[in-house]
Amino acid sequence: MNAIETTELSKLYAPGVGLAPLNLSVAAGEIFGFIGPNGAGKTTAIRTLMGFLRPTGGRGRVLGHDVWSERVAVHRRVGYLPGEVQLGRDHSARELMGRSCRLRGGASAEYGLDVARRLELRLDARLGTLSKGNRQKVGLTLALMHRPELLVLDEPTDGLDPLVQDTVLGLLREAQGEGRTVFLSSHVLSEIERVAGRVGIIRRGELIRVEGIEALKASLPQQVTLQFARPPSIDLTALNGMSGGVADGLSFRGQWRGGPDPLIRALAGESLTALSLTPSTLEDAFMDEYRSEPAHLETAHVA
Ligand SMILES: Nc1ncnc2c1ncn2[C@@H]1O[C@H](COP(=O)(O)OP(=O)(O)OP(=O)(O)O)[C@@H](O)[C@H]1O
Repeated sequence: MNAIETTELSKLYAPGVGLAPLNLSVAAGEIFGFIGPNGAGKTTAIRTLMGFLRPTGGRGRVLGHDVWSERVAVHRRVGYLPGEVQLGRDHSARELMGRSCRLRGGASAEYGLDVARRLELRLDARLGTLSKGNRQKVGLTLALMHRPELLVLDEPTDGLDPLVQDTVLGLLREAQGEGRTVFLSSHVLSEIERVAGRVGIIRRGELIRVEGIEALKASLPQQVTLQFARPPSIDLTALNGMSGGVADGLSFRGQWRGGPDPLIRALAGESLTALSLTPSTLEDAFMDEYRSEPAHLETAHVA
């Protein structure tokens, strides 16, 4: 059984605004990254999956439960981190953790305390006195502490410093190592790249691409930079495999698709002094998708 399965699941606030019919499967045990620019619909999708928003169409199942009619079961079984962590100002993290354990019939706080220690969370501080990043740590600890079989995390590293971000990614890898599933949204593409096996790109409410990270990267051109001692005798922009080429005096920059061999052969007779080929990152892929505006999306309505 997939951890998440949706069929034409939609949530429209108004015609063309919100989440377009979404067809998505997230397998048990995978880390799935959900990325998209501001306002793309990530939070709407996550809140619909969690049963906090009533779908306007389609169906969704999370751990086998209907996202709307069985949302209580979804809430009980999923470790959820909302985009904006809202917690009572007068309580401490320790109190919230205790309450969460009592609600689970006396569940152990041991792992939660371990998570809190690794995140360097101040357990006894009043939440109202904590910074945004520290409140985020409380939200993460609460989401992770019962080792739920599915974690649904909306921007989990938002507001955290790089060292704590690393710790969080480590915790997510650990969860996966234990066979658990992680669905996370992020703007921070480099972090998705570090933990996720697959990524879904959402834009204007539509899931426009779902791909394995490695396949996504392999489908990208490499950035090529060339330096010459004398002006090249061939038109580099016309090479089969080159795109977006820009010459600047004796330098040239462009994007190269394919292996290095044909490029090196094409340059054999030139006075090449330097060549670099840099693999594209997920950031490049994302920017590529973001820039390319296929006609069907231009006219599409998320209805
Ligand atoms: N309660 C609401 N009522 C009406 N429109 C909304 C509501 N919430 C979100 N929207 C709109 O739905 C679209 C998707 O918003 P959403 O918050 O899901 O995007 P997001 O990808 O999570 O963005 P961000 O990365 O900025 O948090 C946006 O156009 C937003 O303005």
